[in-house]
Amino acid sequence: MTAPLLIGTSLKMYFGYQQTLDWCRQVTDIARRHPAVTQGHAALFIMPSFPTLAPVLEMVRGTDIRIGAQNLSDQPPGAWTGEVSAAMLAEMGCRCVEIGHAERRRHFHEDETLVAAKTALAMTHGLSPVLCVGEGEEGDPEAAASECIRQMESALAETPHPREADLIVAYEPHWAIGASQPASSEHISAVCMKLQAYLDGHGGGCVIYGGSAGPGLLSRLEGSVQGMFLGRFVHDARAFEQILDEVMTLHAASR
Ligand SMILES: O=C(CO)COP(=O)(O)O
Repeated sequence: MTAPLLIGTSLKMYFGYQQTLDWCRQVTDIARRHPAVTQGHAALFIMPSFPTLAPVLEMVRGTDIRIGAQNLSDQPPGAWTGEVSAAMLAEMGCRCVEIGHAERRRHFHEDETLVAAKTALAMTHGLSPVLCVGEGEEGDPEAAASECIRQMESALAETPHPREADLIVAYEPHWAIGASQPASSEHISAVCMKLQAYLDGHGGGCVIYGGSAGPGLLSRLEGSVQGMFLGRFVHDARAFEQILDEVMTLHAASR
């Protein structure tokens, strides 16, 4: 059987506490009954805000939905006020963690040294990094792929081999995040296929696309990505279900 498509979402800081629980409940209910998930064609991950991690972990118990944090400290437990350690995330049952998102690079000045330290620490705690890479300005896919490969190499520079957790690379062109529409399908496919080829030759991992992604995009990408990293366009959980419907259609077409 081919590997499941990875369908994940970060809720960023959009929702309140109860709203997050309600949304996660809806998506969990969808996952429990949707054939794309129950038949193993889609694997899901959800990254809600820190205070909701514990109740959401409890909520998804008995499913294979991976829960992850949107950030982690690059330091071991200790005197780091306001930070959250990889050790605590792993202890709670988180299985993945977002690292290097464009918003953290831009607004919180996270540089490549920090991204590499966080990536290594996540891995050593068995947390799959959802490592976000992407070019700043819209341009040609060749240049975008080179820049993303450079960012991946830098991010993985501190990570011991073999890796202790699966690597998920989210290709998110900065200019396509928070936009009215995603990058063009041609651009996404060209870049993601290059990044996937790179990972296949460098310890493995899978490449998913994020940046104004929503229903319909996965079908247009014709198998050139391993999944999607979703944002605003699944705030209505029915959109999440539509994407799982697409996974089923793609699976049926590939048989
Ligand atoms: O950054 C993203 C996912 O983390 C994408 O967000 P949007 O889909 O809302 O642009």
